[in-house]
Amino acid sequence: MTDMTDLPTAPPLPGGTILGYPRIGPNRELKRAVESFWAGRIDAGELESQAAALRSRTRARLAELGLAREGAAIPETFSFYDQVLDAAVTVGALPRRFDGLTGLEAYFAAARGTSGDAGERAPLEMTKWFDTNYHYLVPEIGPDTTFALDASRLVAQLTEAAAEGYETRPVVVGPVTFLLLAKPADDAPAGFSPLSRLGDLLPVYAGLLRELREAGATWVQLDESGLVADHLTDTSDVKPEAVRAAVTEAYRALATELGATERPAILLQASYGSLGAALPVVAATDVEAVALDLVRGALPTGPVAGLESKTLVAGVVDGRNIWRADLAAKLDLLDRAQSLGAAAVVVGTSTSLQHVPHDVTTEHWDDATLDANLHAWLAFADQKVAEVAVLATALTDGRDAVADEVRASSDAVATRRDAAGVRVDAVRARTAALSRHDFERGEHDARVAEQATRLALPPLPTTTIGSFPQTVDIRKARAAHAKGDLATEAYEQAMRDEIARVVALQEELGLDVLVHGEAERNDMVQYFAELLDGFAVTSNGWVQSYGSRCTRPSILWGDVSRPEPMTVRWTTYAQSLTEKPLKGMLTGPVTIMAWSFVRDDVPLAETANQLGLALRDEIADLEAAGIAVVQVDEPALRELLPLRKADQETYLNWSVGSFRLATAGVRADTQIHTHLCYSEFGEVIGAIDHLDADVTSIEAARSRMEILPELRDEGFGRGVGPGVYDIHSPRVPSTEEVVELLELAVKTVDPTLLWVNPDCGLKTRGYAEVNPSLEHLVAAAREVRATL
Ligand SMILES: CN1c2c(nc(N)[nH]c2=O)NC[C@@H]1CNc1ccc(C(=O)N[C@@H](CCC(=O)N[C@@H](CCC(=O)N[C@@H](CCC(=O)O)C(=O)O)C(=O)O)C(=O)O)cc1
Ligand SMILES: N[C@@H](CCS)C(=O)O
Ligand SMILES: [Zn+2]
Repeated sequence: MTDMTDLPTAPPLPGGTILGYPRIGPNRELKRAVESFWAGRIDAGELESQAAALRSRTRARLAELGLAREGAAIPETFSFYDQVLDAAVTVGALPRRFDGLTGLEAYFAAARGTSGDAGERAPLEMTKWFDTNYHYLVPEIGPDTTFALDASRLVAQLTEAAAEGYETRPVVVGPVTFLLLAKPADDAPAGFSPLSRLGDLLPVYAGLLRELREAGATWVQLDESGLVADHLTDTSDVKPEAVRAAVTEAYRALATELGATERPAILLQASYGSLGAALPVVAATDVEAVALDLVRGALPTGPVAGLESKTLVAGVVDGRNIWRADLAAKLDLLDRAQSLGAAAVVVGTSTSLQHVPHDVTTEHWDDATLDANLHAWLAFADQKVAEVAVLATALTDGRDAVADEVRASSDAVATRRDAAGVRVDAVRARTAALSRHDFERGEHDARVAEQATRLALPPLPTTTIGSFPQTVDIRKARAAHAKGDLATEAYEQAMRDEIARVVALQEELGLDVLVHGEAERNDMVQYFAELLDGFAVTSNGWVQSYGSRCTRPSILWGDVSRPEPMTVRWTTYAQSLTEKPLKGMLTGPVTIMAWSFVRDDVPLAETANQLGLALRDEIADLEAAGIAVVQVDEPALRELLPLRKADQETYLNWSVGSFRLATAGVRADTQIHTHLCYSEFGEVIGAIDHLDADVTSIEAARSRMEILPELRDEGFGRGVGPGVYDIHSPRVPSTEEVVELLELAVKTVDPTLLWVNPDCGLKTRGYAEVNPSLEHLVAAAREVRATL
């Protein structure tokens, strides 16, 4: 064992660093490797070697872009699936049901569950990471959870980097945030808070820091972003004072009691917002550096006691968006950051760069007029690393040393401001002319009566959420069409054939309100972005959404309008094949914004209204074409809810307003549905009610209808379809299971309001699971219907 007193003390962090980097690979190499491993096409050794090669290319790329090879400027943020799962494995806190599994087998079992011969094990729950479209796996912590250190992966990566000549910085979710993000294990007593286990967890983190130090780490980054979110730090189970006390306790154990020679220097990261009242507490600890988000978070005013002995990593380069930085403005912000009184200021990103694609230079936009401009306006991860390096040079060598780069960035900002399409007078005139009346539908009871007459549905009507499986054939046809190998007419015929199959299947299954199945959509946001003015889409701008799943967030750069109808021909074709009502299917304004990179030069509320108007026109066209039911999906309504309570009312006003603007133009006998998933919605029931939709479908199966008592207690008097089929799992629910959930539902809410549907769309599932599951869903609805 190394005598740790012989190790050199931590060097200062170099002038620029990033808090994390995309790990999926510039061409989604990790996605392909992991999915090949799951499919049995490659073994664990091959997966490990492909992952190591990707890490190696990442380090080389970061050095090439200007991060120092020494001084721990380069973070190690590789993950096979998720950083919170990585932390759970590192501290040995996987739930008991994964006992007996080891290594990658245990890791992927926790991420995806197991079934059949491998044994029935539910995966960890997945939920949104702060207010982003990234999903993490939720640790389950109870009074009896045991913790045991496994630092092997972090140590191996450090050693791997050292062998290549890099001194890198391991990154781990910090102990307080790990417990704040966890949920109480199923067998925990009521009122149990995972944070109460901090005292047992800290020795494991202390052991981790010792091992990392022994393995040569000079710095470690502990992600304590949990401290910026009120929904984690001010809940019925946890109070803000308790969280602040936990920070003091944790960093007394890790920073004060572990001497500087026993551990790496600690960089405490707080991304996604302001630390607020936790800032003085963090500053009073003995960590060596603090990373603040100065994009979403405000710059604290005046000196902060305790920072005088610390390095401040000033997060001035936006890790959440893709706009090229205005370097002059960033330099001004860095100047102001000096006033906080830190011992040193280092340039950083506001968050990990995991939320942005790899490299804008690999993009080739079709639209020649936009192409050159857009390239110049954008910075993906690699361009952001270069921005950090330029700003760091300015800090050390003065602004003159980077005058050319600053001028180029100012020019880009100016061309973006003045470019055609960024401000369209006709669009602005329409939003400026909106009045209260445009956001109001007619009286609710009258609507219910007219819709009942027009639709003539049975009690407990059955429906699905919209998408049917995106089969390999569908994706292949779309890829061939994009490459020019399949003519547009042939591609569209293939999609019509798929729609006809899906409609026939639903008739056979006996569903009451049908859908067209969304075969023609590559993604529920990108599809609309491709058809609306004001957006650009990328060909390779992939961002990890969860595990191996990725999306290509669209780029909303200008004023939004709808040149022509977007869904009408597909929907009316589907409706022409059936006598049953067929739901038109649209993505709502908030979700389109949440899952795109939005412009930062107009208020979000203006963009939301522009989208609301485009969708309003689409709904008018669907209605005129005879469509009687239209669903406007808003799964991201909760996701964009600001992390601080003080900011929530303003958000809810414009977000709910944009949905109402989209939907309020319809006739009383046109039924508006909405759909929500991927979050817990208890906090926003009032807002869901204000959407004024006629029917709301909502994820509920995995939580066994947890939302229904809350809806009842809030007096929710609208149609509601609590999900009865958990589509995130390959499991086929039995008729009895669905009956059980429905019986629970009819006991909790007025049965005349109830609809029967899955939790969400079926696009990620296969027909082998979907067919029997929907059969059981329809059978269960009929059975319970007979008892009413
Ligand atoms: C509902 N969800 C969504 C979120 N955000 C979105 N923007 N969209 C969503 O649907 N956030 C919350 C959740 C997150 N859930 C998911 C679920 C599933 C995926 C997913 O499956 N992603 C796919 C990519 C989907 C896509 O864009 N498909 C395109 C392109 C397909 C492709 O990769 N083509 C290949 C070639 C095709 C072939 O030969 O097989 C290629 O380009 O190399 C399409 O269908 O046209 C994924 O693969 O990760 C994401 C989020
Ligand atoms: N209509 C969409 C909603 C997903 S949240 C679907 O069914 O996939
Ligand atoms: Zn959904």
